Amino acid sequence: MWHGTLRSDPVTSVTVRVPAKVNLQLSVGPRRDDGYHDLVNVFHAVSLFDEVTATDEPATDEPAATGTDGPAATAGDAPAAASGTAASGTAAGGSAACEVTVSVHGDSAGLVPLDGENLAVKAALALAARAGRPLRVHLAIRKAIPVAGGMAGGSADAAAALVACNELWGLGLSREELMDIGAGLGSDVPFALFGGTAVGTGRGEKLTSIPVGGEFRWVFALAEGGLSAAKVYGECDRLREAAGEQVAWPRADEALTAALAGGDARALGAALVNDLQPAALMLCHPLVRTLAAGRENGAVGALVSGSGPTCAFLVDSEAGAVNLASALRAAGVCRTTVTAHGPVPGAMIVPA
Ligand SMILES: C[C@](O)(CO)[C@H](O)COP(=O)(O)OP(=O)(O)OC[C@H]1O[C@@H](n2ccc(N)nc2=O)[C@H](O)[C@@H]1O
Ligand SMILES: Nc1ncnc2c1ncn2[C@@H]1O[C@H](COP(=O)(O)OP(=O)(O)OP(=O)(O)O)[C@@H](O)[C@H]1O
Repeated sequence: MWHGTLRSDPVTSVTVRVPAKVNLQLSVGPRRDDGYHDLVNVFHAVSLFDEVTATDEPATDEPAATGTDGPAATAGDAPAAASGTAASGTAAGGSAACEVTVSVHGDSAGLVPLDGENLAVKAALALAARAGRPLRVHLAIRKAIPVAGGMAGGSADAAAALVACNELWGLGLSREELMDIGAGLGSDVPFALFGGTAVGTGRGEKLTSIPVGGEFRWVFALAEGGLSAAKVYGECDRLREAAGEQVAWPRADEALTAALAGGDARALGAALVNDLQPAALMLCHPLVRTLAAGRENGAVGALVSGSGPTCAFLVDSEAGAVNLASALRAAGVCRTTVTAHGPVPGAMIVPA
């Protein structure tokens, strides 16, 4: 149901900052009839951000100018670079058409689709369909979250686009309503709106907040290429089948919940678990060395982030983060490193 809002000064541009995620526990149950897997998925939002700016401007037929913008706001140390172009996606939303254009900026902009396959474009179109009236928007995405890195970058952009367009178009939908729309776009989208630390059940879209008694510091080792979540889940099924494994129903890990509540990095490091990790390592062997280098250089916890190939290392001090990041780069086991902390809130409007 659309709830309209009255406004005297029309908004012409809204910027939303949205975090990446790491999965602290990713327990994967049996494959369901719809192809998805039931999960116990403990999401943790970290301070590595994309930004999406939604602007009420006419779509042009010409590609947008290639930009020289700096990187999106990030706590990380990835080098800056930029590129961008635009394409339009148009879809019928009920009886009303919506026009969406998109440009992407950042050092991995070239890896992001610029058509109706872009998850932020899909999100804007889904929201316009809900509003049921003709709407238009240009989405400018500043990417810092690695593409196809297992940190839910596309989902983050979809969540940011939902929040930004909801505000730009004055739709007045609640966060819960946006999360419902987001769940139709991808399993990770609702969490990018929810933020903090939360357990996701079902395919990861049913969220419950988890209390956290402190801040955790992370070093992420970004890889050269990407991995497809669908392929990694498929490989996980294949490995389990080959091993004749009886797949158990996933359960919440009490040691992990206690470590989070106590803000205890060492206990959390010992409890980190990712059932997709063997599959990600099978599809991307060099990650074995990356994880080993992290463990040898002071990480109190190490795992593949979600479907990978980003590796996540938990550290217990700021100095530990700096040392580990430089050791990983010196060892040549990653493309670059990013340091971040968590938990942080989900997609938020940046005040004008
Ligand atoms: C690996 C994670 O990132 C962990 O948070 C997510 O489970 C993946 O979330 P996502 O990329 O948003 O995934 P979706 O776009 O919903 O689904 C992509 C594909 O991943 C697989 N998939 C995803 C979620 C899930 N619970 N079971 C699955 O098997 C399915 O093959 C699906 O076709
Ligand atoms: N806005 C977007 N940003 C990045 N990738 C996008 C976007 N929209 C669509 N994609 C496509 O989605 C694919 C997966 O990208 P994404 O960065 O979301 O992966 P991921 O972080 O591994 O996802 P997850 O952790 O949710 O499984 C990319 O290869 C790209 O083709």
